[in-house]
Amino acid sequence: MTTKVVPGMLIAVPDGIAVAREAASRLAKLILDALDAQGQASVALSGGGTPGPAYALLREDARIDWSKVDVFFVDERAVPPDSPRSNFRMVQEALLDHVSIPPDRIHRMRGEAADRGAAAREYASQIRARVRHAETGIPEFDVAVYGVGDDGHTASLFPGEPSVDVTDRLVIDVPSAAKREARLSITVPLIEHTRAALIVAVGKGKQEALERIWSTSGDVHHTPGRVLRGVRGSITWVIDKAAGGLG
Ligand SMILES: O=C1O[C@H](COP(=O)(O)O)[C@@H](O)[C@H](O)[C@H]1O
Repeated sequence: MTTKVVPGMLIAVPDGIAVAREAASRLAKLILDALDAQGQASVALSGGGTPGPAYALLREDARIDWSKVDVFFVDERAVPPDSPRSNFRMVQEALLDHVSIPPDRIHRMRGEAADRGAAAREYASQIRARVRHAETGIPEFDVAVYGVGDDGHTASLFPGEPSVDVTDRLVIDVPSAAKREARLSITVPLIEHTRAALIVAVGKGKQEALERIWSTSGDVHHTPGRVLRGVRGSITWVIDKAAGGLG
């Protein structure tokens, strides 16, 4: 029998619309808390389909002074920024185009770069330069939104791939595989150094992956989302009932 322990706080709401509302309101509070405490905030955002509606609601929150927020990305596909598959484009259309954020506060991953290794190194340098470092010497995002793929991936750390073992770099080039394009992704040390992680999941397709992540035993190579268990700061899961297997 597998034992399940959800690390952090679990909020299960009826459906995707409620997830968007709950995630937007919690994200706003986490950003406002960081702004209150430090006068600025670093925020790393995931792409995919799930968090877009929450980002679109977040833009309506007039309390956030975006001129003091640095926005980073958790991962990016090897596509130009105007591609419909670009995580940057999704975040831009849902949020960044609608708030007053200076361009130099938006830190896009250059997924389209011919030399993705160089793009990964440049991105790591940007993070090192702009994000406060923890006592370990590793930068620590104030807030990060993570997603979970149906296959158990998070960021662009995919099952059966060695990217989950990388500890000597903050950002890596993830080579293409059978069913997907190459990516750039932050790595486990950076994920673990998150002060407040908000994890969103919607739909029955996520149920099995969440079960594997929440199980007290399991392998990060099979289920890379298990690395989220190692987040040093707070963890909040905002999911719908279908993802949680609750109806
Ligand atoms: O490919 C990706 O997938 C994950 C999960 O996305 P979802 O739409 O299934 O929730 C996402 O977190 C990541 O940023 C994205 O590149």
